[in-house]
Amino acid sequence: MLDALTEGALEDAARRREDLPIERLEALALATPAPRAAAAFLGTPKPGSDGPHIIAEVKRASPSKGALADIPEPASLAAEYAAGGASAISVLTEGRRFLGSLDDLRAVRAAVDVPVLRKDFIADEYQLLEARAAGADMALLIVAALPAARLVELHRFATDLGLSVLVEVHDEAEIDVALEAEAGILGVNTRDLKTFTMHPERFADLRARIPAGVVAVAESGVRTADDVARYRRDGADAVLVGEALVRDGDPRARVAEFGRAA
Ligand SMILES: O=P(O)(O)OC[C@@H](O)[C@@H](O)c1c[nH]c2ccccc12
Repeated sequence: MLDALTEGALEDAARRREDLPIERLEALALATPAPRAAAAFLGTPKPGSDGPHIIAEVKRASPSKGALADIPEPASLAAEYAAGGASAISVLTEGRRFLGSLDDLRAVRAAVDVPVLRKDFIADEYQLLEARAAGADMALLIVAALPAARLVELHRFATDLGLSVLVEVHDEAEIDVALEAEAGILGVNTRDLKTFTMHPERFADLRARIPAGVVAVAESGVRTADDVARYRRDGADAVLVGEALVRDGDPRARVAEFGRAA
């Protein structure tokens, strides 16, 4: 599934590249304002709160759950998240299974002032330039989706562009690869990519392996404030939440509640 998603994302990027050659995209990327320093921000405790930073996700659908929410206006959802105190907004831009787009990212960027993450299956420099040109401050790189040497290259390329990188891992071996790439933000995805089953206890197991000074993000499977509090007690600096927020009638209140959970 991960390979298919990555292949599809690369195909879609190659198609966009026919209309916008990399030289022109690069010029656009370098003309956008400098990205926000997301790692330093997420690594600093929130003033006046023991809760974790919340990274709130704009997610219409997923391969494991199918349709989650229509989200006709990603900008207004993101504005609700920000009003609830979200520290960053994650925007799924993958089009085939998550039904997102770069337009969603641009709309969200225009609507909020907090750091914005491009969540996609990134395996090419072109996609990182797209992220930057669309105003993203952060980009996702998934260790399991890339050869280790490629991860190092893409991490460096993104960093040189001024992007912060959320490096996603699932086990100890992947943490070692991420640290080799000098990851400053590590996301532990507690959803098993092969079976889609949830293993929230994996966050605590892997947290011990993440050195001080590297931001630790717990990803996936949050339904309630108790779930957030558990990740927080297990040492999460930030918690990334998608489904529970897009399905909630009051996402602003839910983000605020999650941001206090400790
Ligand atoms: O909807 P959830 O269970 O709160 O999960 C959010 C997020 O962790 C999940 O969307 C995610 C984690 N890693 C990814 C990589 C690609 C696409 C999506 C993801």
